[in-house]
Amino acid sequence: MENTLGLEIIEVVEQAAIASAKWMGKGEKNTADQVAVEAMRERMNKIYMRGRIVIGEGERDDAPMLYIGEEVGICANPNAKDLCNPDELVEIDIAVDPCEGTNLVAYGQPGSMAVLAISEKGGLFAAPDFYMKKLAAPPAAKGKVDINKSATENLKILSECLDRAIDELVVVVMKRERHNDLIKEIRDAGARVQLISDGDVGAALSCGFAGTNIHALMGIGAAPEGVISAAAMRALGGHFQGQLIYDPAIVKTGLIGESKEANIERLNSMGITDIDKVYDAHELASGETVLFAACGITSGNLMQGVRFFHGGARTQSLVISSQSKTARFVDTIHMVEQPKVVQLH
Ligand SMILES: O=C(COP(=O)(O)O)[C@@H](O)[C@H](O)[C@H](O)[C@H](O)COP(=O)(O)O
Ligand SMILES: [Mn+2]
Ligand SMILES: [Mn+2]
Repeated sequence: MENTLGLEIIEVVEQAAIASAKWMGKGEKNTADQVAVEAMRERMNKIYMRGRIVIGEGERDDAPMLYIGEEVGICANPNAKDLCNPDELVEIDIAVDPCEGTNLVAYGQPGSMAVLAISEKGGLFAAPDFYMKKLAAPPAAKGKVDINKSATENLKILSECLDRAIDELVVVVMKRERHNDLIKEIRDAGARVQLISDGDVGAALSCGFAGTNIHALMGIGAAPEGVISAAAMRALGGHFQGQLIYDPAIVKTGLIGESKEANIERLNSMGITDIDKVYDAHELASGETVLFAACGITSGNLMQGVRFFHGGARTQSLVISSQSKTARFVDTIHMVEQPKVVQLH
């Protein structure tokens, strides 16, 4: 699956990031999101593949593009047999977040990125538009930390696995009211907390690489982003666990339906009966081959954001493959018009 697809998907996330970055700092999150969706879809539809979106835009709001179930790629066309070779006709599943951190883009804050994950058909958990409790940690702590344990216990385990004192650990937590107790517990245990307003995919990803000074992600974010994070950590060998959250009283936002009972019914109707199951990265991204790609929109821990110059732009992307066991950082200069100069820095 990987061969040329690995290269093509770099351009998919690059195009989404460039489109969105044009709206950086303009205070218009919906536009920053919409242009990323359009650019991602347009580039995706030029690839010789037969893709199906399993995680996409707005499960509930009838999104017109990159909606769940949409077929993408040249080989999804009815006459695909005349256009594509047998390899390209194999169905693949795709999870996308063309603009992860729309607020971050709109307000010119760090850490936004265009992201996607790809696997064989059935290889990515089709997470409902619910919340997810998440625990991400570096490869050295894989299978040792546990979302069922308290933050205090996990920090002790992390400290042993990473050979660091607890006060040398940094945990990323989303700044939300629901996390007040968690934040207090982490601080009381002696670790330091990095609060983020948005963008927990980037935070999970940062745990996978030593040198980012991020050692764990704890707390509750969105479930679709959880699957994308799991795909990255699966391909990278880091730790990721997720548990669906269906009780509105826990998240305190009311974004997941009126009542716990109605949410349970909705989960059951989607075939999810073990509603409290803890999923690990291999269950959320279970395919034999998992590919993850991201391109910075605004600069973050791992990638610089899009930098425009007259006639072009420069991007930094990351592609992680479970097949070739590579995490490839790609630095690209895009010559959109005939630039007067090809800007290096
Ligand atoms: O920050 C996020 C927003 O994603 P997007 O809408 O694509 O810009 C995600 O990283 C979070 O995982 C998640 O969507 C968020 O925690 C759920 O929203 P909230 O109710 O504000 O916590
Ligand atoms: Mn997102
Ligand atoms: Mn998004």
